[in-house]
Amino acid sequence: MKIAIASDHAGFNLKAILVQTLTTAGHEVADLGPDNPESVDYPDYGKKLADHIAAGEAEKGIVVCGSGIGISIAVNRNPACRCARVSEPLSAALARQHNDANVIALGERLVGVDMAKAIVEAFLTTEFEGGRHQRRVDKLS
Ligand SMILES: O=C(CO)[C@H](O)[C@H](O)[C@H](O)COP(=O)(O)O
Repeated sequence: MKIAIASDHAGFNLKAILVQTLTTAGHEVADLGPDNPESVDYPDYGKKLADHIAAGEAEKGIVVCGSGIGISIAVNRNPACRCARVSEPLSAALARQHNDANVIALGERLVGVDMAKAIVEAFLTTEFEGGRHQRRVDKLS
């Protein structure tokens, strides 16, 4: 699967770990930065990832900041994106099943590495259920 990933400085370390995990698992990963842990602003990288998704260059996206909050707000300003900030796998699965989320946001300062990997696995392997949920997702746009 084509997956885009981006972070701010506070999500840089978790981003690097997830890039390696996803690449090893055979995914085509576009790392949209940053490429070093110097302080940056999450709206810039949230927008960069959202633009990438909107252009159809990746099917799914993952963003990471300190809490996951700021960067999720930034991504959701693009109508092509439905970004869910999640901190455990059940929410990630529900975000797919009910909301057809195409991006998840993680907080490196709040979620451990093993939990983050489990969240990403749930996000990538759970299908949208459609049906009544499609009507509701359609109303979002
Ligand atoms: O946007 C955030 C909070 O909603 C992110 O957690 C940022 O990563 C955080 O605000 C960065 O804080 P810092 O003190 O500049 O490292």
